[in-house]
Amino acid sequence: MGTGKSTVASVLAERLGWSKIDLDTCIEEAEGKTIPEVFAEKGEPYFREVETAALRRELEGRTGQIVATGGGAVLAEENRAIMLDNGLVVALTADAETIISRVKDDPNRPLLRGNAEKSVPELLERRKHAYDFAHVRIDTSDKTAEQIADAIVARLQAD
Ligand SMILES: Nc1ncnc2c1ncn2[C@@H]1O[C@H](COP(=O)(O)OP(=O)(O)OP(=O)(O)O)[C@@H](O)[C@H]1O
Ligand SMILES: O=C(O)C1=C[C@@H](O)[C@@H](O)[C@H](O)C1
Ligand SMILES: [Mg+2]
Repeated sequence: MGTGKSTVASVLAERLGWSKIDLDTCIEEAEGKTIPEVFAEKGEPYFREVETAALRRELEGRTGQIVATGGGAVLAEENRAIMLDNGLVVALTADAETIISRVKDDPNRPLLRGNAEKSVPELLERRKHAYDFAHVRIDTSDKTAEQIADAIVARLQAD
């Protein structure tokens, strides 16, 4: 969460002339609610169900697009399989301090419960191996979105 997936996806899509899909935005449109409203009114298990449905809908059978997932989309084995089967999976990481500085004033991340200083280190500990399955891993802590997009373009061109 807060490692720059949505930001980098926009830069990358523009650079490649590909379309960009943000899974959180897809869920908000499909549900007619914001992400915090979905969590508050329907609960996290429901959110995870619609997240898997959105991932399947937006990835399968498509090419030439960048998909930014939510930070927790990797937690389900089913989701990891959908991602690996449908493209190059890039995990953007960052250290706790960097993530806290990026998300602490953002009210749209319900899992932070309004306390990023406490919640971010806890989430990182719980998820410390959750991103190991990705094809590529990029630490974004000291990089601009443009530098990260450059690294991903280079990797795509090498494939
Ligand atoms: N490389 C970067 N350097 C500095 N700030 C950044 C960078 N990437 C993103 N940000 C900022 O950090 C915040 C979080 O970025 P973003 O929303 O792209 O993260 P995300 O990975 O999509 O988060 P989520 O998992 O919640 O969807 C935004 O305010 C964004 O402007
Ligand atoms: O890290 C997470 O589990 C989340 C990240 C966001 O992108 C949203 O998908 C939601 O707030 C959950
Ligand atoms: Mg995002």
